[in-house]
Amino acid sequence: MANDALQALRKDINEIDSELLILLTKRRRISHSVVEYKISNNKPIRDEKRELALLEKLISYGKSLGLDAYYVNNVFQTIIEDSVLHQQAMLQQNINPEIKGDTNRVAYLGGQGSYSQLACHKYFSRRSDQLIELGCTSFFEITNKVETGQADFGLLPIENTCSGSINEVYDLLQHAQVAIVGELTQSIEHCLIAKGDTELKDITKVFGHPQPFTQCSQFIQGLDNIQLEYCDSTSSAIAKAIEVPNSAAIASQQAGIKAGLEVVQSAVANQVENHSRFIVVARKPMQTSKQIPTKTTLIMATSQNAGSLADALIIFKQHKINLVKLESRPVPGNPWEEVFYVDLDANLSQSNTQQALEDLKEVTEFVRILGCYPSESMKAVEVKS
Ligand SMILES: O=C(O)C(=O)C[C@]1(C(=O)O)C=C[C@@H](O)C=C1
Repeated sequence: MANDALQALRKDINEIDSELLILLTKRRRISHSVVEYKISNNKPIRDEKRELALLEKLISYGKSLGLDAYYVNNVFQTIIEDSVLHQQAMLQQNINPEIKGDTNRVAYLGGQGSYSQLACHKYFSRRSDQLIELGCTSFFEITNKVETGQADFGLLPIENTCSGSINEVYDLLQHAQVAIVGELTQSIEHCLIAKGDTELKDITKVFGHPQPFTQCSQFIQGLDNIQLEYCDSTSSAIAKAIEVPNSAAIASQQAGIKAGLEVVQSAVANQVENHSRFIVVARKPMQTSKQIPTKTTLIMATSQNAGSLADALIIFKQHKINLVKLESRPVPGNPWEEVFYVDLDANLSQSNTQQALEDLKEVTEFVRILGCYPSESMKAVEVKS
């Protein structure tokens, strides 16, 4: 095929892609109008029956056009998820009018190209306010900026599907005067990136944040004679890889390309499916509508007596509350004492949650609510093919 013909076909593809984007924007606008109806009529945001009917219809129509069911399902699950998360954000802004300013100052780890920046853009793109980014060099700086009012929100990674819980963040939450007001998951695709034409055999040094190093431990162990250097964020690892000859960084492809670097090796994480869950914190707690799935996170300490943790946990069962995560961390200065972090599928405005918390106080040494916030775990509706 002549080059001209290829260019002409690519022009056609570009035009179709632009049309798709315009249609997606139109669809999102309609979804925004739907939420206004749901707010006025007190309807739940998610309507799984409608989603199922829509997906079945689209899959069947797609089949008639020669499109694979799996492909159509994936594309539309993503579109519907975006629609639901936008609607949730609008609903939250509606019931918490105090957070509806002109700007959102958001503190996160790193700068240009950090995974936290990607997560920040993803989460705050659902809000109409202008985003002001405050890149930080530590998790402590993030909570401190929120506590002192220099930032409206802070974004903290709390767990990763490869490396587990991020203890430093859990420990910070023990004392930070912040409330959890949101969560989001961000897929993480680690690559080894370096300046153009660098080959793996030329690399003598790899820069990275400790978390990505843990998540890519198997790849790193397979590298001979390479020195690892820890950085306070992925964006500083990228800056180092630009500055130091024969070096590379562990970062996302997106971040590497933005910084003018190239991918030496992609998919270097221990597991192909690698996701991080982030929490969004603010100075004051927010209300979460009953129209959306909600999580409540609390911290508690039980006595050192046999069965005291079991006594606390049974309360959630008695009140029919699903416990989604339990994490324990040592209490600084009190060897062998632990505090427990509990994530519940629960809304603080529901009477069974309030009663459970009252009962919990009776059997624990202390309980503190860290936040009640919209849950982002959107279970996709199951379409039978
Ligand atoms: O139809 C609705 O109720 C919508 O809010 C729209 C929509 C969608 O984007 O298609 C979004 C959320 C619901 O779970 C179902 C469908």
